[in-house]
Amino acid sequence: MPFAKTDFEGLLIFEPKVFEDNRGYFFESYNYNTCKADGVDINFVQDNQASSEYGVIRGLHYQLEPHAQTKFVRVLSGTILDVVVDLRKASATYGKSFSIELSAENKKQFLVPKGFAHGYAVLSKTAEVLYKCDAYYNKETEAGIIYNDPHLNIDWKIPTDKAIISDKDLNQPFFKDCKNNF
Ligand SMILES: Cc1cn([C@H]2C[C@H](O)[C@@H](COP(=O)(O)OP(=O)(O)O[C@H]3O[C@@H](C)C(=O)[C@@H](O)[C@H]3O)O2)c(=O)[nH]c1=O
Repeated sequence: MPFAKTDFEGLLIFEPKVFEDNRGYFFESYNYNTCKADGVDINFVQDNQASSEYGVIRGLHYQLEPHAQTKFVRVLSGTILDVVVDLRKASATYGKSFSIELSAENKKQFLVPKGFAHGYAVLSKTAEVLYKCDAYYNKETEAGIIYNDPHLNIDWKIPTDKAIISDKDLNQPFFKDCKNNF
């Protein structure tokens, strides 16, 4: 499977081979064996799907060890800005963020390893997002970082007055105070 590397260790971008004909298109959105052949040997156990309208920002979220999750993110309809922050203290990119536009049109998928906080902003009228996880949801180890943390200084591409954010996410801690056992 064609995984492209980023400057962040283990953070990969996947672009599927798309077959188009007069009916439409077909592609393998996930294939364990071909992922494994490309060095991505992950046992996904949970799929999550969410629909959101323009301006929604979800995140930044992660689960602490021993319930940390690898996420494999894609967009079924619309366009999002997907954002991650490296929380791995020994990493060369610790404390840095990485953003990528994922859309139903570009069909890109984003492999986010354990040790990253994850979030996204919806840039289209609506967007449906689906992501595979390799560990189950565990409420007790849920953690987060405030989306507008001044140290991270993430450009979510949404004007402040249009941002729609849950109460939970408006009360997340700053990066400097976040829970981190990575
Ligand atoms: C994440 C999750 C939530 N829930 C429940 C809890 C809550 O009542 C409801 C909505 O949860 P949230 O508000 O946390 O949903 P949301 O803000 O969409 O949370 C998600 O954000 C993105 C950015 C991620 O990376 C995910 O890991 C996840 O944290 O769904 C589950 O039952 N299972 C799950 O796996």
